[in-house]
Amino acid sequence: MKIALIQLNPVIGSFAENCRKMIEAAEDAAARGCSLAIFPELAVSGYPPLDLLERRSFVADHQRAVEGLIRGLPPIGVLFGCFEARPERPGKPLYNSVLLARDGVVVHRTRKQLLPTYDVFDETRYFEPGPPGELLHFEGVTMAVTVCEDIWHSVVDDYRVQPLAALFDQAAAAGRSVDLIVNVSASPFDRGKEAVRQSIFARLCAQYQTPLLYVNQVGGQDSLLFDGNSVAIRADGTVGARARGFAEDLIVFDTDLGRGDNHRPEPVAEVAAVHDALVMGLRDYLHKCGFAKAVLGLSGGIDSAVTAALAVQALGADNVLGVALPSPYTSAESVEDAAEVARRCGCRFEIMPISDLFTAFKTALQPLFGGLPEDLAEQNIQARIRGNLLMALSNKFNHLLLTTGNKSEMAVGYCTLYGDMSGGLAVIADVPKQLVYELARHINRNGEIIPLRTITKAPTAELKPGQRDQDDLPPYEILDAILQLYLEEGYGREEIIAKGFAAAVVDDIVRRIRINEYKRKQAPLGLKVTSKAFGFGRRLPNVQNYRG
Ligand SMILES: Nc1ncnc2c1ncn2[C@@H]1O[C@H](COP(=O)(O)OP(=O)(O)OC[C@H]2O[C@@H]([n+]3cccc(C(=O)O)c3)[C@H](O)[C@@H]2O)[C@@H](O)[C@H]1O
Ligand SMILES: Nc1ncnc2c1ncn2[C@@H]1O[C@H](COP(=O)(O)OP(=O)(O)OP(=O)(O)O)[C@@H](O)[C@H]1O
Ligand SMILES: NC(=O)CC[C@H](N)C(=O)O
Repeated sequence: MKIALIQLNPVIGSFAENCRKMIEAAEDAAARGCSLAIFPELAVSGYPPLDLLERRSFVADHQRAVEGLIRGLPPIGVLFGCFEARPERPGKPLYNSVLLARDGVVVHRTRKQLLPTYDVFDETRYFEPGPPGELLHFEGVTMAVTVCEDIWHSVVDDYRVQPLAALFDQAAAAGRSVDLIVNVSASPFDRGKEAVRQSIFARLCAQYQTPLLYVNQVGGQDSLLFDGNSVAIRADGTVGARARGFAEDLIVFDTDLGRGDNHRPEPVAEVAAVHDALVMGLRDYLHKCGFAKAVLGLSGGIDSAVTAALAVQALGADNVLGVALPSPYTSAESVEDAAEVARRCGCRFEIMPISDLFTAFKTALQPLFGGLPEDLAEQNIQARIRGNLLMALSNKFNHLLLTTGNKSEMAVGYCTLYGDMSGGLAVIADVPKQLVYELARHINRNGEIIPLRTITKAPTAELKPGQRDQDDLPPYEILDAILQLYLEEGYGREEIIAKGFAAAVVDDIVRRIRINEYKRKQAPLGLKVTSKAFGFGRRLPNVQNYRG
């Protein structure tokens, strides 16, 4: 049997458009001789709809869309994710389901049993866990259908519910075998995710000696970046067909031949995947919000240069405006470097000096500041003047302001509220500084887009004479290593010190992370590319005094 694995990029709540694309893709699949087309989890609404699921009108409109979709599909089997009302009480009012539609009728349903409620996932807020599933028999093929998280724990022996194992037990009890494992997913990217998925697929195939079809959503949904990368794995664990990453795609897998389309034959390096994820996330965020153009401050430094290059990739060079805003402390080299970044990226470029405004601010404040020495207050005024001017450009020309802070700075609060934190989307807010450099080298792989001087010079905020990041922060290799252990891997102060880091440095970083929670709560949304990002997958009190 030929089966189409179809990864689409839905807009959450655009039921009509999402269904139109599903019908067109299913027609393509039928034209290519497929008997079955499979779409991702919650394909009709897009994933994750979050509290829209609590709106009665959203649920009713979605139900009408599902009914229209089923009527409009071509005469092949179509397996797709959608939610379903659950009238029984007590319990949550919805199931996260997968339906098989055929000739205008739903002939099978599977409900998600394991509802992820950790990190960025919050499914038990809306959904009731489904009852044990039934095997799906379709045109002589027996399938064990699961929904995303349902297979993530089936390799852990002591997990209380094992949806896949239960389906295999059911098959054994009926004296038949399972021909295919199907997993319908909306699984967001992070830089380690593909390896985790591969190990799950490998163990499942080894355990059950059964091929596995994995169909994943693609596209940016706020901070979550769904990579697609849908795949058909043979029983021996080798790849039979593979879709592209970070783009809509349709691949056909022939279960009899054990092979199909391979749209991504080469492995993709981690930095390339992060790059593609950010480009997709930036593009989708702006376009889905109705913006075509972006503006950003170009300092001549690495963060704004990488952000500009990503924006040009995502939106096209004509749709990106870089602005240099030199203050009295900005070196001539910085302005040259900013101009060079714009020239090499091909984006529009303007220079707006801020020295007069800076003087005007200081003059206005002079009666209150009196003879107090210049300090952080004056430094931050420069960042805020820039933020203000950039927001004025954003308002006047309908450009979204891109915020350029990286994860290392966001972690320790090395950024100014209402200053360089201004903006609508923080493109590299989840990219540690070391990875920003790797991205710059990746962007330059076929030629110098980011000027070499921007990559090699010491990072500086240039808010006071001679300022360098390294005077205020530990070296980025050390900062990033500690942040990785503390934020992503969950190690505490003692454990990090035991790994050989100086206690004073660890304490300082842990303290800075703690006292800057308030700042991150006010930061623009960032694109998630690591296993633990700031934002709604990491919820900490602003006021807390735990020092471990
Ligand atoms: N817990 C809390 N809850 C709510 N608000 C809190 C707070 N603690 C302080 N605040 C308030 O927050 C404000 C202090 O924050 P803020 O005004 O941002 O200023 P602050 O964090 O004190 O200073 C900004 C830092 O970022 C550095 N910087 C700035 C710009 C660019 C770069 C770069 O290289 O990219 C680095 C700069 O050198 C300096 O070290 C004050 O108004 C304070 O009262
Ligand atoms: N002279 C400037 N002209 C335009 N924008 C600036 C200027 N200085 C700072 N910015 C903006 O503020 C952000 C904060 O940059 P800053 O130079 O303070 O440190 P940074 O975090 O090392 O960033 P970068 O590597 O881009 O310089 C910059 O990325 C840029 O968007
Ligand atoms: N939609 C889901 O169930 C996602 C959870 C899953 N563990 C993932 O990230 O892939």
